[in-house]
Amino acid sequence: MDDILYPPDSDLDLSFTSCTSAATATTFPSSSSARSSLARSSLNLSFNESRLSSTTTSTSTTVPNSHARPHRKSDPHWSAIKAATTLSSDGTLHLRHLKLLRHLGSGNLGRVFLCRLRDNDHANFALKVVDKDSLTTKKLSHVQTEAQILSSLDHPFLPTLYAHIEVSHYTCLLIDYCPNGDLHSLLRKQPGYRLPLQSVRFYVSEILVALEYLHALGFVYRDLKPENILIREDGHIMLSDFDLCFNADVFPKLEKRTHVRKVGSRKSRKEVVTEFVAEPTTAFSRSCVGTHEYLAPELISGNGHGNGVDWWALGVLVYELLYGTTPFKGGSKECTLRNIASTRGVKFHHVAAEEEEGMAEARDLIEKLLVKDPRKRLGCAGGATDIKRHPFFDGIRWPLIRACRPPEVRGLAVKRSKQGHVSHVASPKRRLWWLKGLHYFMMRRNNKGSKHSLNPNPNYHCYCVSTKVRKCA
Ligand SMILES: Nc1ncnc2c1ncn2[C@@H]1O[C@H](COP(=O)(O)OP(=O)(O)OP(=O)(O)O)[C@@H](O)[C@H]1O
Repeated sequence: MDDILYPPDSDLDLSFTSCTSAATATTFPSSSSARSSLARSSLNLSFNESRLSSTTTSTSTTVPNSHARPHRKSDPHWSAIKAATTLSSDGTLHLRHLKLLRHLGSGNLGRVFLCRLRDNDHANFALKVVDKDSLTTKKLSHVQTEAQILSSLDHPFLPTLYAHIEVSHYTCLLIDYCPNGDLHSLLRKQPGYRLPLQSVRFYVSEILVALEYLHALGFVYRDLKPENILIREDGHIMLSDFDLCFNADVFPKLEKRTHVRKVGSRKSRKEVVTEFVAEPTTAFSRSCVGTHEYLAPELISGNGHGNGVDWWALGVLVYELLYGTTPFKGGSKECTLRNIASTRGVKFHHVAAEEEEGMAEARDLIEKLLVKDPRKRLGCAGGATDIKRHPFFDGIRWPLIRACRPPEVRGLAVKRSKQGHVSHVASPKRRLWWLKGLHYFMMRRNNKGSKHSLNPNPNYHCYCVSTKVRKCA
């Protein structure tokens, strides 16, 4: 077992940081070590080792209210935090309540540690420690952006912020720990650096749902890449790293659209459906941020960009997961950027799995996402709803995706819980019971003539959309 590093009794003594080098030396199998050598770093941030000293001047602690987070309210992590804070003199969480187990990795802004509560060995957390004194004003604003965005999230595929602790010149963010590392490291363990199509479909579906939620809140993510997609203990994904996000206005609306639906093998029928669209289509930023292989052409040109950069990056991601490389990669960074900015369309390398069922649909999806003109790119107008309808995702039951069994992938140790939602919903009897209940509920709502009834709409979240303008870019 690793050495346990106890933060001091008082937050004013940051001696836990002096153990950092020991913790750094501890090997951590999946994400961190592989990532530090292989990962592509974000463009506008240069690596700067966090300097952790022991001078402290002030302390402030915040624990977000668990009741405001319906998805996580019954999570054992919250119960553990609640138990710790109940015993705390001021009812909030402090660094002294935590014990650090090991160093998970370092990013451009800070270091991330695996930690637990002192009196509870059952719940793991990740603690991101940022030394504000070592950062430039620009990077400081990224830390604030990240903390602000984390505090407004409540989604199964995004991190929960359990506590935001400000101690002297340190900002500490306590979030979910993902023991399975990131998709980048997982990809490196696969033959040809490629994942099977079924696994790609699963991961991309979850990422799409996470992006849909972020966009509904007005956040354009701007840093989608395998390194930022962490895998939870149960095999589901968690998007991380929100420091490059920018926030824009979003005006959710219900739109009527006509769809042609296949009925049987030959016939098709036109139907009008009402769909929920919450996409920050008026989002606009000029800052060139992101990771070069994932940059959209409009980001490179510097003429301004919006939500479309995330849908472009989604196309690059699907390509990389299936083909083991990114679509515009050149011999150097400059060459890659030139390829992206050129009028050259996407070319597909030949891979052994080319004839695998679903590859034609995958290629079509990639082509539609990698359209250089953002006005013509899939997703830019109708958001995730348009992308979800692409044949690549046929068979995905969007409302139940969180309950789907994650794929078994080489190098991934997924913990399957007997009581957990995965096996529960996987049982046909229980699923039938659940679907009947859902059907009954929808019928009742429709009978009441509610104007909010969304017939075959694949969206299922009741989004809480911020109307505040908070421009972070
Ligand atoms: N919740 C987590 N669970 C497990 N590992 C994590 C978690 N968060 C971060 N890590 C690991 O810690 C390392 C650094 O984290 P992170 O990328 O968030 O820092 P950062 O300063 O924001 O980096 P960036 O340069 O991407 O902005 C990464 O290797 C990542 O895999």
